Amino acid sequence: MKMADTLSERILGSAEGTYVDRMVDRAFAHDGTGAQALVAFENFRIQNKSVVNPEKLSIIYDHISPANNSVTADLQGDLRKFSRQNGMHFHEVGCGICHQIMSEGVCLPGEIVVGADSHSCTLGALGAFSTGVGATDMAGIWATGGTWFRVPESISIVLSGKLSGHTEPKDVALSYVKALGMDGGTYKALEFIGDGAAGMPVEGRLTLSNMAVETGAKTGLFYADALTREHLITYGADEKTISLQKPEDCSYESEIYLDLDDIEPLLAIPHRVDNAVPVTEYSGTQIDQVFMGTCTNGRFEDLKRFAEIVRGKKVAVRTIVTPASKDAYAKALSTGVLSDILEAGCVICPPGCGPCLGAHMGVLGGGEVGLSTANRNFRNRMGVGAEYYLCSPSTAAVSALCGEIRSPDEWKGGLNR
Ligand SMILES: CC(C)[C@H](C(=O)O)[C@@H](O)C(=O)O
Ligand code: SF4
Repeated sequence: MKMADTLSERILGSAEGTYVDRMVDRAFAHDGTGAQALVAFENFRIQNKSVVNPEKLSIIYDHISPANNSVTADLQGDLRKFSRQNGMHFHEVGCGICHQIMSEGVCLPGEIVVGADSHSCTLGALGAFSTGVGATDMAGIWATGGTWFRVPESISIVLSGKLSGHTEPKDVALSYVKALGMDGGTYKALEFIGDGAAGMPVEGRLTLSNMAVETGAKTGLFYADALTREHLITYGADEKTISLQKPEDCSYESEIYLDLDDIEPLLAIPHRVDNAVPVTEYSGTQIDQVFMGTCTNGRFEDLKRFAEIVRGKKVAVRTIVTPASKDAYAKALSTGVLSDILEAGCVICPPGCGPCLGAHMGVLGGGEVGLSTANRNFRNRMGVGAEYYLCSPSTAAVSALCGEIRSPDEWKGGLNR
């Protein structure tokens, strides 16, 4: 019996392994790659090409936002002018991280989405085929409205069971990255299926899809369902435009099975994302800084979980908290989550990438040790000579209070120290 097509095959409309040219439904770039794409686009301008379908294009200022020096400010000024002159959607400094903005009612199930950033796989959580390209390819999309794809083979990540205790979607993400390894998904699509995937809230799905690229994968897809619809409608998406995908049995190149009940809080130790170990193995490791935020874990629900742990207490180490978007910031403000975080002694930064890329606002010094809710702990990324451990918001919160790495499983409103 012929198995059903994978989600990637259905959305791209061709069999795995084939090459296709497709117009894109959405494309976005940020202040970093957008500025580079603008340089590349000059070549198309010389050929008298103008921007095609600007209503499908977005420029989002998140990476070095607000600008840190006059070189950055000049580059951002040029791109700001270009995007406005050409009628693209422009998201100013303070709006938040591109992937989060696109997940807030913009990107829809079944769409072909391309971002000039490797974590564009995040939008797979909404049932879109969403992947990252380089700046030159983005310039090509501006000039033609489309691009080429090789339809990827798919690996299924079959999730069963339910998250309990202090285990969070981030711990599941670190588990599957460990299982696949940092190149185990190269040029594949991941499909998250099974009861555990269907039962996972959209915020958690976004965390899982976000880390697909850490295995080398092109995207990480969930089937859109009633939860997806609810999420999109909350953000004001037009109900009529939301198409839901029906789950079917597909034939996958390989399968990974994870029981959510068996996963415990994890830590990716320096300097690889697939170096995941139980947090308890590193309990007591001294840290100099905690960073809570990013496109992996800077959403309102993440901030809320963090705040629930630090509320009424004081952090023992400098702690930088950066909401992923203006919407997440506003919700955290109106619900008291931000004041709990502020009163606990944390620094709250404007929505955006913050120190994730090591560009500004929280870069570590040589020999310093950081704990972060981000998706990458590559050597020198967040500070030359620094070490970074990756974890969930709850692990970050408990560790911030202790000034050392501690598992939330050791936390019962206080730690036996
Ligand atoms: C700066 C940008 C090109 C980069 C990416 O594509 O991922 C960044 O967002 C990152 O997380 O390393
Ligand atoms: S938050 Fe970090 S990982 Fe996400 S897009 Fe920004 S720099 Fe990249």
